[in-house]
Amino acid sequence: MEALHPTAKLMQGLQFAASKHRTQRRKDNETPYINHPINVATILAVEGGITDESVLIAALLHDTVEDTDTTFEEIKQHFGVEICEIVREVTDDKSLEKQERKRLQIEHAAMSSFKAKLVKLADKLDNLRDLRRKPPIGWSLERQEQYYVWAKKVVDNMRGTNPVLERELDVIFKEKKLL
Ligand SMILES: Nc1nc2c(ncn2[C@@H]2O[C@H](COP(=O)(O)OP(=O)(O)O)[C@@H](OP(=O)(O)OP(=O)(O)O)[C@H]2O)c(=O)[nH]1
Ligand SMILES: [Mn+2]
Repeated sequence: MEALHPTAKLMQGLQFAASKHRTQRRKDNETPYINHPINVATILAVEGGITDESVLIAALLHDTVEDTDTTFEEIKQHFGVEICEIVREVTDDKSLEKQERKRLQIEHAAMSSFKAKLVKLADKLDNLRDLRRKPPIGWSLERQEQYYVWAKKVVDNMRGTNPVLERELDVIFKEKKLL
C-alpha cells in the first residue's frame, strides 16, 4: 500500500473530534464546539512550535471523554496508549462536585507529564482568549474574574513548560492585573 500522507493520523484525530462534538456549541451558544480543540492544537503547532504529533492529536481529542460519550478505551483503540494517557491526564471527572473538580485541576496540573502540561496550557490560553473576546452567556463579571484567578492557579503549577504559551498567558493575566 502507498505510504499515507504525513497528516493522515492528525486528520483522523480531527475527524474523530468533530464527530464526537458535532452537536455541541461553546458557551456563547454560537461557536461550534470543535473550534476549541482546533484552536488548542493550532496554538500548540503555530505558537508553541510543537511538532510532536501525539501532543497535537491529544489536543484535538482533549475534551472528548470529559464532554462527550467517548471512552478512554475508544481513544486507545483508535489512537494508541500514549495519546490516550495524555487525554486522561487533562480530563476532569465531571461526576465530581464542581468546586472539588476545579481544586483537583490545580493539584493535577503540578503532577502532570510534560505533554499533558502543553495541552493544558494551550487549553487555558484558548479559553482565556475566548473569555476576553466574548464571555459565556450569563457569566457575571465576578464569575469571569473568578475564572481568570482560578486559571492562573492552574497555569502557575505548570511553569517552565513552554515559554511562548506562558508569555501569551501572562499578557492576559497582566491585563487582568493578576500579574
Ligand atoms: N471561556 C469559555 N469557556 C467555555 C466556553 N464554552 C465552554 N467552555 C468551557 O467551560 C469551562 C469553564 O466553565 P465552568 O463553568 O467554569 O466549568 P465547567 O463547564 O467545566 O463546569 C471551560 O472548561 P475548563 O475547565 O476551564 O477547561 P477544560 O475543562 O475545557 O479543559 C471551557 O472549556 C466558552 O465559550 N468560553
Ligand atoms: Mn478544553
